[in-house]
Amino acid sequence: MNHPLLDVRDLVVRYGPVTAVDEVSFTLDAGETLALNGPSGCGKSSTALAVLQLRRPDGGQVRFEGRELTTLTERELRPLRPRMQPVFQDPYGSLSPRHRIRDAVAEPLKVQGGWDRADGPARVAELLDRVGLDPSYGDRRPHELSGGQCQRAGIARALASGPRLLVLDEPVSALDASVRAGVLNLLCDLQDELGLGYLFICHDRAVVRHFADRVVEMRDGRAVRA
Ligand SMILES: Nc1ncnc2c1ncn2[C@@H]1O[C@H](COP(=O)(O)OP(=O)(O)OP(=O)(O)O)[C@@H](O)[C@H]1O
Repeated sequence: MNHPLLDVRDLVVRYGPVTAVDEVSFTLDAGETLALNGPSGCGKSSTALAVLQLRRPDGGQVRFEGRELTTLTERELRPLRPRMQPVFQDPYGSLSPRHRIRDAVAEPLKVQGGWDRADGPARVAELLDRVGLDPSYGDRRPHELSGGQCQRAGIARALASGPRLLVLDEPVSALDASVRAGVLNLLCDLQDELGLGYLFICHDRAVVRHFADRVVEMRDGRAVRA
């Protein structure tokens, strides 16, 4: 059956009396980048969290690979979670400061039972290489990497799960301008190679114009233009 990778209908997220996301709808195909753009507080991150079911929505539907997620239990969601991975703004915040990069990248493989003592380390090295990090960086801890290198390591960790969808929440906003283009180019290459769908949250219009295939503009929790 032919369905979009992600089909979001009438999504609602409330925090007490605040309606952060107010009946937002959009679709995203495999291999496509859809940007959520808009000013601070318009509901972009709340939309991202609700799509990932990290914050259960208060209304609407989120259909991922044809399956409605909002009615699934945590247990039913567990096998789907590796297929939709977040990459957050703070590259250091998404990796444990105590763990070496190679362990952070290996963890999703181990959790999913895809770890093989013989091949596992080579798979980690391959993932690091794929994101432009020399595999020797696997010995380091996050604080021993630059922001850009750390974001690349976070992307390698996300890829280790075998995702179809990456939810990129301001993935380059915390990075120096000089390293932003490198990380965005990496994301473009990975999308071409793996056919990933990207839900790309970004407040920077210039970046959005360059990177996204389509844009949903948000204001006060609503999609004002799709
Ligand atoms: N955990 C929370 N508790 C209460 N209100 C929240 C919470 N998270 C977000 N909000 C409110 O929901 C609204 C939307 O916030 P959200 O973070 O989704 O917007 P955003 O567009 O991602 O903003 P930013 O670009 O600043 O991250 C805002 O009014 C915000 O204050």
